[in-house]
Amino acid sequence: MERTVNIGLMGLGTVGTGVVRLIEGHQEDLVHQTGVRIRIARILVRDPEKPRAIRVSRDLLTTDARDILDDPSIDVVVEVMGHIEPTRQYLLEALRRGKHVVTANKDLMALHGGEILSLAAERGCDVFYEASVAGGIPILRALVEGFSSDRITKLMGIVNGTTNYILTKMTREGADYAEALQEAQKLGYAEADPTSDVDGLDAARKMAILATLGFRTEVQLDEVDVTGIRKVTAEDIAYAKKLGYEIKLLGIAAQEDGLIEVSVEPTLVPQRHPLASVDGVMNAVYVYGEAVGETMFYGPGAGELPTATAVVSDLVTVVKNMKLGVNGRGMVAPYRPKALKTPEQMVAQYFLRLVVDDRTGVLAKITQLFADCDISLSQVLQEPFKGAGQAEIILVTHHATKKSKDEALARLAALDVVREIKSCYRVEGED
Ligand SMILES: NC(=O)C1=CN([C@@H]2O[C@H](COP(=O)(O)OP(=O)(O)OC[C@H]3O[C@@H](n4cnc5c(N)ncnc54)[C@H](OP(=O)(O)O)[C@@H]3O)[C@@H](O)[C@H]2O)C=CC1
Ligand SMILES: N[C@@H](CC=O)C(=O)O
Ligand code: NA
Repeated sequence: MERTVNIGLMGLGTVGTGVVRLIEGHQEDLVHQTGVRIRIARILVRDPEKPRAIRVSRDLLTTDARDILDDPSIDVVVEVMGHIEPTRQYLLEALRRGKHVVTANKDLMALHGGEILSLAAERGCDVFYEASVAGGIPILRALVEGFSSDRITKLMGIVNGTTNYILTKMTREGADYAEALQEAQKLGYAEADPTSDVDGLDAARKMAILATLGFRTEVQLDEVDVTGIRKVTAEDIAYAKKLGYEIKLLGIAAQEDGLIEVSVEPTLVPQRHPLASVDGVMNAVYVYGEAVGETMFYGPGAGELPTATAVVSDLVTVVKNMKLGVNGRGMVAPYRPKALKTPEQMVAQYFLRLVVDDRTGVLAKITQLFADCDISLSQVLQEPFKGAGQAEIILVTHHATKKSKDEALARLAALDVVREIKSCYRVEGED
């Protein structure tokens, strides 16, 4: 008879439910692949009386993490409960007791990944966290294994399903922001506190993890420059469309000779670019390697079953490692030195939307201001504005440094003919 591996599941919400469904529904496939039967021995929840989307024996449910941590028959802790504390303490305790860990928790891994991974290495335990970035896309595995022979120079992607769902609904259906957010929550895409989705923090956590693994250097969360989607308006989307772009919340990480920049911000991408057609909850990550060139990974970034596939596949790897007796040996700690790029070293294209006085010489003044800041313009559009005697000017720049762009914004704000700077976004993906 095959051996049984017992797991302690922490969390039975959207992802936890998918994990139970996959382990139960795919048990025979899992046994064939691993030679081991995976058994859910205990499930930690907050409220055991809550109605659940699946039937689980009441005896399996507990509100006491000790029932998992103190049980020597439990080999692996699968954490899909979220939050930083007490989750961090639970996982550290699990590792101290020699239990392997699979987690979907990017908040925790982005902030305390170093601590968790070094304890795991010390204890000879596995820690896998594929579900934490881009849900069902096996992107962490690709970075760590698939590109181990290459040097990655840039990672660019849509890594938050909730905001991509909202922006898609606003772009394609003219939907209202709040309504689209509510739908994403109902579908189980959003975080418990959806402000971390809409303010870009969830994507920033994922970009810190991607950049750390991709560039093999430790990238801290506070090194990611973050702007969310709250200020993106229907007008921004309409003007972007008019100029041939879509607005996406893009994570961008780039490195050149140890100089890195990582950001998350609403970004215009040309409609012909593959990222422009990544809609709804789908995620996509572009990986540029010195040797491989350009590759793109695409798939569902959130939701019950897609996310659960990543969790259960990690579990399969842990079980295979247990059989081979090689747990904790495959991890490579980040080792490359790095420095952050300065604003003089960061170069991008920008889209700006201004409300100006509609009178002779205004456009000339504005284009002169950009020339004075050493920024050349790629597109200029003037449209009537609803206020009498005012016009809107929409500009797309050629590549310019962030420093020049900031200087242009400061000078525009001080210019007598400029009434308001409505928006300024980065533009990516032009040839
Ligand atoms: N939803 C998604 O699409 C994705 C989620 N993730 C990550 O997966 C994790 C789980 O997300 P999701 O399933 O959406 O979250 P849910 O809010 O749907 O579920 C959380 C579960 O954890 C339990 N729980 C939470 N806090 C505690 C606690 N202190 N003690 C005991 N039980 C607790 C809850 O219990 P109870 O049911 O009793 O309330 C619930 O079962 C998060 O880290 C999230 O970031 C990653 C990728 C995609
Ligand atoms: N809230 C997240 C869930 C997956 O990580 C998202 O919307 O992408
Ligand atoms: Na993933």
